[in-house]
Amino acid sequence: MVNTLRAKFGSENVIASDIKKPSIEQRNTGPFVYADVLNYRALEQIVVDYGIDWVVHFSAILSAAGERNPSLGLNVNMTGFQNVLDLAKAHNLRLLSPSTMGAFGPTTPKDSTPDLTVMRPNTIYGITKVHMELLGEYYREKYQVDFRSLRYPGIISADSPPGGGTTDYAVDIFHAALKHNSYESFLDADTRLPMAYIDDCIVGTMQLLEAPQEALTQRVYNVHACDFSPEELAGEIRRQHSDAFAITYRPDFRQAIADTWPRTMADEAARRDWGWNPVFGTADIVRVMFDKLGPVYSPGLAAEEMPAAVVAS
Ligand SMILES: NC(=O)C1=CN([C@@H]2O[C@H](COP(=O)(O)OP(=O)(O)OC[C@H]3O[C@@H](n4cnc5c(N)ncnc54)[C@H](O)[C@@H]3O)[C@@H](O)[C@H]2O)C=CC1
Ligand SMILES: CC(=O)[C@H](N)C(=O)O
Repeated sequence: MVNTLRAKFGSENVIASDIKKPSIEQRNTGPFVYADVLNYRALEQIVVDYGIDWVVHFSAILSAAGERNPSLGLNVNMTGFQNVLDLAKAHNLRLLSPSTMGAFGPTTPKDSTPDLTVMRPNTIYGITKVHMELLGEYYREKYQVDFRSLRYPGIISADSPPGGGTTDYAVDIFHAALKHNSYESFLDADTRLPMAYIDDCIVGTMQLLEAPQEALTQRVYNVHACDFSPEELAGEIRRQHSDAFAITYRPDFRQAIADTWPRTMADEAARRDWGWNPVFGTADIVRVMFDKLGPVYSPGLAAEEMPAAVVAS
């Protein structure tokens, strides 16, 4: 997302931030600052120092990580978001922060889940994301804060390791296929979930970010690209990569989370209002993941063994 924003708005005009050390690419392509979303004053200093107009707020503790450490999840996802929202109010910022299909819960209709429906999630992650959606809408109504959000499905990317979610299996599986030609899934064979490739996710996020106010008939939008189960993904991996690829199943606590999420989401409003139009289906995702990760696992120094920076003394 940072690269896309920099290509569009100029490298120096996009300030990337995290509490983690950036990749070499992030460091080399434009400004990168340490920013803890729990520290309002420090965030405000960045907004003032750099003359910020728009904030894209991604920081969050994902579903599985949130169940492992609920107080961290509550803190980062609720206090962190409220800090950013208050900053948006105080400095008249446009604020885009993604929500998730994890905002839905066990009593939500699972197929073609609409934008507006029962939302009673039973994970810390889901609860904090519903809080985010409602608070964002409240600030929009009450203070005219330009808050925008979209409920991502599971996002699949070769560029960064998965961050502690329930959909992580759909990234891990490609690394395991290349390393061992086998994978032990922590979700059951037939657990169908909505998914999207990162490029579709970035394009859609940019579209919503740039959409004119008058085009938006709501502030939070479902987005759906494709959906598959572990068994179907393994089948596509066998077709494209290796007949011998083997998958086994050992569901853990993440199964109970996945069981509460939609199988498919209805996203007509996103398509109509700001042009959501994903192009990657399951087979495309498998192809591009192997295209990107294949070279990483080719003979030679494994990617995870390569130093990012070296001190020679
Ligand atoms: N990856 C996915 O499949 C999906 C992601 N999303 C949403 O997209 C956003 C980004 O998700 P990912 O990149 O996958 O998550 P991630 O876990 O990879 O990245 C989250 C980032 O937040 C940062 N962070 C944690 N605590 C922080 C703090 N106190 N201050 C500043 N930064 C902090 C972490 O260092 C990390 O870089 C999140 O809001 C997530 O809810 C929504 C649905 C699906
Ligand atoms: C769908 C998400 O929000 C995320 N990938 C997770 O699994 O927690």
